Amino acid sequence: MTKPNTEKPTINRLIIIGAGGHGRVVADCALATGQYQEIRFLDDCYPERKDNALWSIVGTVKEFTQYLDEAHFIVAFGNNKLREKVQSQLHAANANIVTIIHPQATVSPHAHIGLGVVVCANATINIGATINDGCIINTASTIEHDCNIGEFTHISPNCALAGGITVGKLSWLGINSTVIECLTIAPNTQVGAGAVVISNTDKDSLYLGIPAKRISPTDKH
Ligand SMILES: CC(=O)SCCNC(=O)CCNC(=O)[C@H](O)C(C)(C)COP(=O)(O)OP(=O)(O)OC[C@H]1O[C@@H](n2cnc3c(N)ncnc32)[C@H](O)[C@@H]1OP(=O)(O)O
Repeated sequence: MTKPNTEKPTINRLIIIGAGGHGRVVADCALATGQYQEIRFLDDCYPERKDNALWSIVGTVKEFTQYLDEAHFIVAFGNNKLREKVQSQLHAANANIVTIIHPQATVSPHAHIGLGVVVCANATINIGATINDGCIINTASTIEHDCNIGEFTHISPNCALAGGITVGKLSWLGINSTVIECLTIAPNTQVGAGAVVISNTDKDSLYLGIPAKRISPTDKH
């Protein structure tokens, strides 16, 4: 007698929530992995917009429930707080949230990468680093050994984080910013483009310049 096949079919459909520019980057990364044959977007811009470059926008965010048994999910809003909110809705619904790592990223097998993370092309994540849930590790950024990147933080393109840095959740490190080793970047810190951070930051604050100085409280992201 043949045994019943209890293996679940492989899922090759990815639902990306958030049909902006970052969503397109995530779709491109997902295609590059070779894992997905079908990529669709959900966004509240539907039905006014029906596509995002090569891919269809098929419904609004709350319609994700229609796909729960047949798709993987990733949230691709650049806004950290919105990404956190939608990912926690997916989590509560037991959705199959995935992490997408571009094949041209270099990720140590001794790094830990959480759920709903995207690691873009040419990013490097070194040994002992932890990337917590919902982070964006954008193009060509470097996360050195033993860094800990808090949930729903965005590390923008070309950022360089030296070893042993802790970044609090919901932070946004702007394009081409640099942080020297062993610092603590407090939760919800925003670092402007090109800044060089050489001391710990206060939470909920914006830092600009070289060396980076605290400019103001921020709730912009
Ligand atoms: C794939 C992707 O695209 S990922 C996204 C990557 N994008 C980024 O990293 C963008 C990061 N954003 C920035 O650096 C922005 O300039 C911000 C958020 C820091 C400031 O934006 P805004 O609040 O609109 O500031 P605004 O442009 O009005 O400038 C206010 C002042 O700060 C200064 N300023 C703004 N950004 C910077 C910066 N990065 N470094 C130094 N000074 C700056 C301005 O010159 C201006 O100074 P002034 O008051 O003396 O004239």
